[in-house]
Amino acid sequence: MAENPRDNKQEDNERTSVVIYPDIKTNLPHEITETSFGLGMLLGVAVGSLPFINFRPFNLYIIALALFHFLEYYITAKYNPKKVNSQSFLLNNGIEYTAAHTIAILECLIEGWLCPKWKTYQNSTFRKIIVITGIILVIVGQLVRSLAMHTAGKSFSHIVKVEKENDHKLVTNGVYLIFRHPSYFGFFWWAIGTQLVLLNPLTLVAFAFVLHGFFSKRIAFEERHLVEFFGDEYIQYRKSVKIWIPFIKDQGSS
Ligand SMILES: C[S@@+](CC[C@H](N)C(=O)[O-])C[C@H]1O[C@@H](n2cnc3c(N)ncnc32)[C@H](O)[C@@H]1O
Repeated sequence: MAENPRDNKQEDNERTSVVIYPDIKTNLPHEITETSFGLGMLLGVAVGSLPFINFRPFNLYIIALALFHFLEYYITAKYNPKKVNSQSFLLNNGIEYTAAHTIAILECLIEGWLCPKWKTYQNSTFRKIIVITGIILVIVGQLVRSLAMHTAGKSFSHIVKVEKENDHKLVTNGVYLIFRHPSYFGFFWWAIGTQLVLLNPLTLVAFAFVLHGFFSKRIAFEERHLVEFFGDEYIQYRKSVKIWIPFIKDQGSS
């Protein structure tokens, strides 16, 4: 124990810093810097080339993608530092995720080349409405997901917990008052929004099917464990708050 009160304060700060700051072994500074730099570059190129590009929605899609992955890490690091690691960017989000975005980009490029009319929105009110709807969905989806991660804080984890941790509390406030799975709701509509922005009919349908299947299974699995962790408290919460992702079977209303 330090004798000088200033030394005590320093000791306290050091102890707190051990708790607050992310584990450097799983957050290698050079890796985090490289990934952040890459995402920043992508964002910069997409914003900077906006005035020179014919199909601007493509750049908006890249901006949305760069921001999404940056925010995944940033919000985890800020509000859930014990769980943050280099995977928190969610860039290695499974082969299906990488394939989905690669196919979406290919569809956009191929259609732009073979049927450029499909990607011309300036003189089509219908296509303008689709792009604007997409932009709104991307913004709303991102906002709801980021708010969910902020609100859940330490109770949020990118990997579904199958064993309860000591600091895992049931979250029912903020966006969790409106949506039972706000981060999934946000991700679902964000992803649908990106395909509307790209004016991609094929991947729009594919994204809707794949995401619906993915979240149906994930929510059922996650809720089984949440009932184990929080018992009747979660059952009551599940009865009172809806999921709001279309066609997902709601255990709460059955
Ligand atoms: C990727 S987060 C998703 C959270 C939530 N499903 C959502 O969409 O916002 C997954 C973790 O959140 C936890 N979780 C989900 N809903 C929760 C709640 N209402 N309160 C506390 N933890 C929750 C689960 O136990 C799981 O480990």
